[in-house]
Amino acid sequence: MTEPYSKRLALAVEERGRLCVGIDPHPSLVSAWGHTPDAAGAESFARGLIEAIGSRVAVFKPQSALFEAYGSPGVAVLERVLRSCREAGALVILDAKRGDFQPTMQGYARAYLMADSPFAADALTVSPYLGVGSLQPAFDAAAESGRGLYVLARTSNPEGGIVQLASTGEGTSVAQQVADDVQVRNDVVGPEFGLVVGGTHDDLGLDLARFTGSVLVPGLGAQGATMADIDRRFAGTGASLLPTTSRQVAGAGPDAAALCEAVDRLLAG
Ligand SMILES: O=C(O)c1cc(=O)[nH]c(=O)n1[C@@H]1O[C@H](COP(=O)(O)O)[C@@H](O)[C@H]1O
Repeated sequence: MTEPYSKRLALAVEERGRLCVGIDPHPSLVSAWGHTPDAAGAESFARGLIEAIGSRVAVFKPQSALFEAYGSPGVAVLERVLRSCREAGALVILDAKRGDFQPTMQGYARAYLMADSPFAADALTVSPYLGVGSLQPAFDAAAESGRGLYVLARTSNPEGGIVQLASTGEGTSVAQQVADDVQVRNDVVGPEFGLVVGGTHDDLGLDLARFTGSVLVPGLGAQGATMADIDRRFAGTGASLLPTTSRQVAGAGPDAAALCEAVDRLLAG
């Protein structure tokens, strides 16, 4: 990768607008598109999305588990889908939410974050709930290869609060501590590391004023949030937002014109 992730993302968003579309081949959705709910069907579904909207969205976000659930053929499809997203000119965030202790995290770094990784994407979602420090091999590999990370801070699901809003004992929420620990890395390497903060909460539970990285915001559409809700909930944070939705766009398919319309409606705000 020639340019750092933050620069490639800024350019893609400037050219195409701030939207990330998830590629989530749920069996029900694959079937609704008229495909068999198996690896071949998942590939047709993903290809349909990429062909229809790959030249107009800034970022795609394939969800790893939803390919893994189809077994090794599904995993091979995921590898090809990552390539196809890039060939369409979009960036790609692999949503795998990885997180483990450091020696194992080195394995995840080899799998996802190096130039010759089989599942190399532009960025990867990671879970900090074994401690942000446990992710250090991923921070190091991403910085070296010009890739980004999105660290889960305040997830969109209602169950997340019990862990993420708990107090660290120093008077801050766990989510705030995660954001601050990620920012420490951004202060060193530049704004390459992002956070995931759901768009579903009226009270975000963390202060993003000092955060310089990208903030991936799930929760649009099927989880109830609108673009207006997201703008209202993040107003005044100064954060650089990347709203993301999966089912709201894919649910409009398989018709290519309908998929484009769904994207355009979201981009119009
Ligand atoms: O990391 C994520 O992408 C993510 C974080 C989060 O807090 N909430 C969340 O919904 N996601 C993912 O974003 C996608 C949301 O899908 P839709 O609800 O269909 O838009 C799913 O693939 C989720 O796994």
